[in-house]
Amino acid sequence: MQPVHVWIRSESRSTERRAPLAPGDVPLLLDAGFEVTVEESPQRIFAVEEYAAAGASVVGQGTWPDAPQDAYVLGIKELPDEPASLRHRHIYFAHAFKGQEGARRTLERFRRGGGRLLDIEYLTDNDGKRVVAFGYWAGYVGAALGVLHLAGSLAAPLAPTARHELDAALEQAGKAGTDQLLALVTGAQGRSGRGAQRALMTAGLAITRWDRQETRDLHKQALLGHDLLVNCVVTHTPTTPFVEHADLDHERRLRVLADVTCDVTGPSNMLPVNTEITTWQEPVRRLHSGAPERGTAPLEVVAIDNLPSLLPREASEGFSGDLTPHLLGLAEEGGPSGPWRAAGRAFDEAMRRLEAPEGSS
Ligand SMILES: NC(=O)c1ccc[n+]([C@@H]2O[C@H](COP(=O)([O-])OP(=O)(O)OC[C@H]3O[C@@H](n4cnc5c(N)ncnc54)[C@H](O)[C@@H]3O)[C@@H](O)[C@H]2O)c1
Repeated sequence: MQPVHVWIRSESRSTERRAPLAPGDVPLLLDAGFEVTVEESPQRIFAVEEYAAAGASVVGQGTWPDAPQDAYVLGIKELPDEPASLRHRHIYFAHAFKGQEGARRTLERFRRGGGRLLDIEYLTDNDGKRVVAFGYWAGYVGAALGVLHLAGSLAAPLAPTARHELDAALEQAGKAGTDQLLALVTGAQGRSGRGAQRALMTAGLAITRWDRQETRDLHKQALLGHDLLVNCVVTHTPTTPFVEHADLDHERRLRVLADVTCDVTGPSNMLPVNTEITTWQEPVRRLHSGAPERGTAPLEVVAIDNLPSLLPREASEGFSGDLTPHLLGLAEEGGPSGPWRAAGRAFDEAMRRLEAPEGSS
């Protein structure tokens, strides 16, 4: 059997420093008989020399269109606009299966070239749960930004940093008084909920942890009695939102919403007081000016939708650690393992929808 060939492409988005596979995990693939190729990339958080030292072959930036036909081309974010036809199997987050902007164009490129898209978001286990995600560090950074803003020490524009630097800033914020504040993490048992708690603990805030059970009968007054809400909930069923417009004029301590979920326009937005993301340039937006005479604080939101990119090394290492066992599953006897088959089915369904005549289901 031909060895499985994984080709790590460079990222086309200039601010994207993350990598889907860290150099430390390359030997695991090589030991299993894989071939690993990595493109040069000046922006990647890991130097290409680290991959070479781990045994990967190095090739020029953006050369994946010429990769051998059987290579799996692995990346994180979108492909560049060219070539117009995609003939390889691509593994990345394409955001192309739910009718998003540009989705049709992406899928048509695959149709033209006969390639396949194995979208990482659709790598799922038998229960339909995602097996690889950037959640933990998203929660960590999202909560950290909320704390730093409360401490008055959040500098904009935001820029990628390292964990030890963020930890030092959080400890400093704690010493400056945020350790007296109350934080609530919703979705506390999930990946990002756990990361959020880690950041809050570093700054010394008191943490209330809510997951499904604790929000079944939503205790609004208790929720509004926290200074910071870090929202890490994933839900697809209509649920009572956590903060609605009617809550804004209520007596409340709540001052900052750190919305890790960033489901700002979705039907399950748990924070409908906000309908827009914020950016690295302007990470904080004011939602309500407050009324001190009525004990109502101003309310602000941080809703950055690419949080893990702010901690590229840790996010890449964590992600790579989760992805590598599944990459090994590409070589399973009898064909790729279950999550890859699930991702393949999602692609096939998206292609069928693309080809279906307008108006048919
Ligand atoms: N902002 C970013 O940069 C970024 C990056 C990565 C992920 N995300 C997003 O963060 C979100 C969380 O991802 P995750 O990996 O932590 O998901 P997860 O599935 O690991 O965790 C979600 C948690 O929400 C809980 N939950 C569901 N409904 C609830 C309810 N009504 N009340 C309380 N808890 C409830 C679940 O039980 C689970 O513990 C996702 O929407 C994901 O897309 C954002």
